[in-house]
Amino acid sequence: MALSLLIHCSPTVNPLRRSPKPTLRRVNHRVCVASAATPLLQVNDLRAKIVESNVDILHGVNLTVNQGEVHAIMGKNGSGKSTFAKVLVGHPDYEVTGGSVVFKGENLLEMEPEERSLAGLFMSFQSPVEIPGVSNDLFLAMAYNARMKKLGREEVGPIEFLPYLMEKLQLVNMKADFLNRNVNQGFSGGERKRNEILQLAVLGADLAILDEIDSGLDVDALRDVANAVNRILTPEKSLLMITHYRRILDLLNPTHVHVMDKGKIARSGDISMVEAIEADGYETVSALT
Ligand SMILES: Nc1ncnc2c1ncn2[C@@H]1O[C@H](COP(=O)(O)OP(=O)(O)OP(=O)(O)O)[C@@H](O)[C@H]1O
Repeated sequence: MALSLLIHCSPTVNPLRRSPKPTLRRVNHRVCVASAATPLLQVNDLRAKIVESNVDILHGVNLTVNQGEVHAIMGKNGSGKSTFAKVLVGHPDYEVTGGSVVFKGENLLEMEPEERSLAGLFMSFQSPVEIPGVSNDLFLAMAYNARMKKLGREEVGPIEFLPYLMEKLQLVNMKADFLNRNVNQGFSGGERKRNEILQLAVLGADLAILDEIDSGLDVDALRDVANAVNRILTPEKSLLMITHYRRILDLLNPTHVHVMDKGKIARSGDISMVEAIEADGYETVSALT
């Protein structure tokens, strides 16, 4: 994975934008600071194709995510969920052919992947890649310091970084041995997923996109990962997760659930929609649209 996709820094400040007065609201036991005026992410009629084959995959996705909300996207295999997530972070395999995406008031589609990350987007991929020859701790330190540099702050040395890193390691319930190993090399599927959450904990994000973070996790690992995500989430942070399973939804309490079908969000609702999906499958839910 390109380092640039992982580097993230705090929100860039647009002096031309007046910040709306925040209001407090409660979402699934979490008190959220909500901006009534500006959604965190506003996706309108987003269309995209695969660059190599020219095949259209996204056929007009609409989605609004506000600060502090937890959104889950479900849907049949091949319905376009991962493509949507990858288009949001600027994956080079896809070309946007229509629509708009506004993130924190800025045109996300005009930003390079690194800028999206710096603007506060983080994505954990369905299949996190290995980075041979780069140890996990070095990688995290480099990514963290790149963020500091972009923020105009002083970079931190190993003595300062290590306690910060150990605290995050504890949050994810990972053993310190993983820090000396090359990024994801030889990691089991579950260890890779945990490592993604460690990266999120170290780098932070205003909107974290987790693509099937629950796949391949045993019950204990799933609980650890969900607990870590819950601790990372603050009232200002938002989460967009892609999943096929209810277990993680019960742990992360989504405020919104969406079903994607044929490259569009076909239906949106709350957690109760998951019961209908589990009982009757996606056909029934799609038929309601
Ligand atoms: N880079 C690519 N090259 C070729 N086909 C692709 C590429 N990316 C996506 N596709 C195709 O686009 C469709 C949507 O894929 P996507 O991975 O977005 O689905 P998904 O909803 O995430 O599926 P799943 O639930 O199985 O993970 C699939 O038919 C897939 O084969």
